[in-house]
This record gives sequence, structure tokens and C-alpha cells, in this order.
Amino acid sequence: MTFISVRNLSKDYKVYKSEGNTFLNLFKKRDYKIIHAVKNLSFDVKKGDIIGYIGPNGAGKSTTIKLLAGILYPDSGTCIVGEKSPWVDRKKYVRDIGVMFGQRSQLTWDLPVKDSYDLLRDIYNLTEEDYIRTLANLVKKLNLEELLHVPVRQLSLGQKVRCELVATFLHEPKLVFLDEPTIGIDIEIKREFHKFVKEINQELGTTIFITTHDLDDIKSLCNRLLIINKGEIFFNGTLEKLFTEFYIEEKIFVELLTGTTYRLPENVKIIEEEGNRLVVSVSEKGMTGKIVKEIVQNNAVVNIYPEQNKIEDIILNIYAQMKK
Ligand SMILES: Nc1ncnc2c1ncn2[C@@H]1O[C@H](COP(=O)(O)OP(=O)(O)OP(=O)(O)O)[C@@H](O)[C@H]1O
Repeated sequence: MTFISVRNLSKDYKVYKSEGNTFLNLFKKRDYKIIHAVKNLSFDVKKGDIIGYIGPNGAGKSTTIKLLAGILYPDSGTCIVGEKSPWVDRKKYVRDIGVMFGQRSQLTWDLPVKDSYDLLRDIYNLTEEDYIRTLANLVKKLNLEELLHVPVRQLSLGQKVRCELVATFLHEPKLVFLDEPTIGIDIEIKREFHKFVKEINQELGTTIFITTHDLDDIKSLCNRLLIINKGEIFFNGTLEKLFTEFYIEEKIFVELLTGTTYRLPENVKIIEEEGNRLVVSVSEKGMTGKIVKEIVQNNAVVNIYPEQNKIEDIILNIYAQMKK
């Protein structure tokens, strides 16, 4: 079932060129340039999807999130989430969404964590019963009972991220935007974050839209990937589709018994050869296992290991293509 439907969404920024004296600039007609941050964007998201939204710096990810969250107005295009438009039904829409920006906080710096949650309870107009239930559930999941009465300024980054998650999910939103949520946190907290997001997604069917430069987030969480470049969708599909469409030749590292000659299958290419060690490449997706077997059968192999495609390499390759 389609939950988010985005059609031909565009957003430009007008950036004025700065010219020397800022006071005199007030009286002059200044030159400006238009930045097409988001161009004619169209995509659908199903209910309960965890969408990874990635792209190089400046591709338009944050602008898209701000548009979809109703924080920015588009220049043209439409977006329907459930049955609401983020801009037209702004007040009701806010109740349906949660937004967590890795660089910004929903918690009040000088107050104990729990005070910020109480404030959010009032903002979202939660009943005391719902508030107590969801808060207890989230606090248990993230194991942060002992942090509730600590002032936010005393929290470590990892503790703060866990507390931000509670703030984001407290009103049980149907859709959550996570913008660079794991920036700067260690691997242990990151794992805890992934586990939490997966659990909530499964328990409540929350749709999650996540922008990140951390591919661990994508691998651990996302069932779909949108890649954006210069404000336009470059790829839209599953990770499986990404691996098929952007397959990079896989390598097989082979060590042969010293002094033996080799016999290789026809469909491999030798890319390195040094003494009894070879590196060969496989150009056809899905053939690596079969080729390893053939090499072992026909040669005096001491050691052999294939190097399968990694998402990091595929994404790097895509970003390099984008620059051309
Ligand atoms: N408020 C703004 N005023 C002018 N230009 C902006 C503004 N916000 C973003 N831009 C420009 O719009 C383009 C898209 O920016 P955006 O922040 O959406 O990209 P991003 O993909 O989130 O980048 P990053 O990964 O670096 O955070 C960039 O060229 C950026 O410089």
C-alpha cells in the first residue's frame, strides 16, 4: 500500500552573491544565483518501509526531508503522506510524523531529560495513559531509566542519541525521518540504534525515512534505497537490484602450489600475477562460486578466496560516475 507519494517535487534556493560592504549592499540591486536543490522528484514509499536516502554532499537529501516534513514549502509538485499534504494539513500532519536531525536536538539543554518528554506530551496532546505506556516501553527498549533525571548537558553523545530517539517516537508517529542519526556515535550504540529502529518498525509498522552517509545504517536497516544526485533520483529499488545493476567485477585470490602451472576457466581475466599467486576477475554476476570450484578442481590450489561486492565499493563507484 502506497503511504508516501511524491510527484514532481522541486525546490530552488536563491543565493545572493556577497559584494564587499554589507551595509551598502542593502541599497544595491544584488546579483544572485539559483540553486536547484531538488528537481522534479517523484517516488512512492510503502507503509512500513525503511527507506535509505543517500547521495553525495549537497545532493538534496536534507532539502527533501525538510519538504516531506512540512518544514519547507516546495516551488512545485505534490506530496501526499497517508491522506495528508505536509503543507496543506500542517497542524494535523505534525502529529503523524517524528523528525530526528543528527545535528539538532529536541531536548532542552539545561533540563533533566524527562522534563523535555513532559513538554512533548503537552505539545502532542497525549493522554497521561498513552504517555506513561509509550515512555515506559521506549525507556525499557533503550535501557535509559537512569538517564531520565540527568540534565541533557551532562549526557554523552551516545546517551543523547538514545534520549533523542525516545523524543522522536514518543507520540507513536506513523512516519519518522531520521537525518544523519548515527553521526559520531560508536559501534555499540549504533548497533543498539539499529535494533531499536527494527523493533519499532516491526511492532508498530512505522515507516522510516533515513538519510545517512553511514552505509552500516543502510545494510542493517533498509529494505529500499533511493539515491539522489544533483536534486534528481538516480536509483530507486532494493539492495538486491542495486547489486545487480551496479555489479563490479569480483576478484578471486588464488595461491597455487609452488612450481605448478595453472589452467583457468575461459571467462576469467588475470589482473595480477606474482610467483605462485594470482588475482583473477569475474565479470559475470553470480558466477564467482562456480569459478572458484572449477579453479580448485583443475589446479594445485593451496589457498583461494573470493572477494564479493561490497555496498561501500558499489556506492563509491556510483558517486565516481556521478562526478563525470
Ligand atoms: N538554506 C539554503 N540556502 C541556499 N542554498 C541551500 C540551502 N540549503 C541547502 N542549500 C543548497 O542546496 C543544495 C542541496 O543541499 P542539501 O542540504 O539538501 O543537500 P544534502 O544532500 O543534504 O547534503 P549533505 O549530505 O552535505 O548534508 C546544496 O547545493 C546546498 O548548498
